Amino acid sequence: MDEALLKQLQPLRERIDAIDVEILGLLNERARTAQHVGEIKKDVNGPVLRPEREAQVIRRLQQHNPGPLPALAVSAIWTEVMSACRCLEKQGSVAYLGPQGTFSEHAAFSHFGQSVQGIPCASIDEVFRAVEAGRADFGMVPAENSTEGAVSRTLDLLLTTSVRIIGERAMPIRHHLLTSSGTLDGVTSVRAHPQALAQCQDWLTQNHPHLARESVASNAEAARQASIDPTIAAIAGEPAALMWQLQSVAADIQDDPHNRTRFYAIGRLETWPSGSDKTSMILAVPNRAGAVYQMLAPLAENGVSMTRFESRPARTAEWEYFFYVDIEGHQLAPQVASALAALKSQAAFFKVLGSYPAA
Ligand SMILES: O=C(O)C(=O)C[C@]1(C(=O)O)C=C[C@@H](O)C=C1
Repeated sequence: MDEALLKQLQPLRERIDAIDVEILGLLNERARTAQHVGEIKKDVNGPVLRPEREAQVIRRLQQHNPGPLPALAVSAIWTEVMSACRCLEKQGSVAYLGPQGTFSEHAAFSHFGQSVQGIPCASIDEVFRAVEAGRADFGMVPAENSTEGAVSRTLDLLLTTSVRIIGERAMPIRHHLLTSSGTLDGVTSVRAHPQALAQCQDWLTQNHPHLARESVASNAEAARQASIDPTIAAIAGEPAALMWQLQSVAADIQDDPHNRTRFYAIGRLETWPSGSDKTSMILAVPNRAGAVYQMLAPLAENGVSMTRFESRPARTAEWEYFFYVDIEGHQLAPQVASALAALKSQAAFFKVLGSYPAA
């Protein structure tokens, strides 16, 4: 940089340095206050993470934000601030579908912040097991993709395990075609998780119909393989490309440019109302005409909006389908509580998976 420019920037940079010292002082004061909160919680054996409180802190700041910082930046900054404060109270851990470099890992740290300890798992089953057994405090699991629909393994495990949904996070999913050289010279196959192959199938058919498509356990695993074998290309996102030092042959190859995956944060705690919440549940009804319509009537009667309705074959002799229903509102809110009581009295099977702050 030339002298004249540096001279012009110098007073501004000095101002930034002074502001940073002020912010640091305030952040440490905040951290000491959170430690104090932590001591009180310890006395009553209360959980350190309070998802509803963290959602309220971020929403309140977004409302007060005069700019120019965008709302998303406010949310990202305070997620990290609270992650660091929370970990002074107690370092929590989050299990996710690994290896390192997966979208699940990215979602986990975006949600809980970088101060949490990550526990990569080999499967979604293992994430649920780790949370249920207390080997991890929290988990992050994919719930649905805007192109591919529900992640059925997650739905099944929500039914059969005791874990609670404590939060949700939607992440844009951008897939890139990656190799170690940045070209397709000598490449004979493209590997990825089956969902990623499905999300890029039109692009692959149009652009590289001769590449053999091969499924592997995760995109990050495909990236790892591509990093050691020049005949393999991987479909994966930015984190995996960085992790395995791969070059992009083509960027953003997902067929749907708005491709998004919604993740559930799971844990063993109940969340209190935050002011803007969702409740997830599973229902089953006997197989007779009008049963599903009747099952849902209490929602309309209590003015409760449904945001998701998904069915899954039951694979038990008793009923044919389980219905996964998400609604607006917290289970402790009077209208929701009244709708849930009516649903429970009518349904052949009823399980609330949790209430949690809406993303
Ligand atoms: O308010 C609390 O309960 C705190 O522990 C403080 C704090 C924060 O840093 O603001 C930290 C962790 C909780 O998840 C919620 C908020």
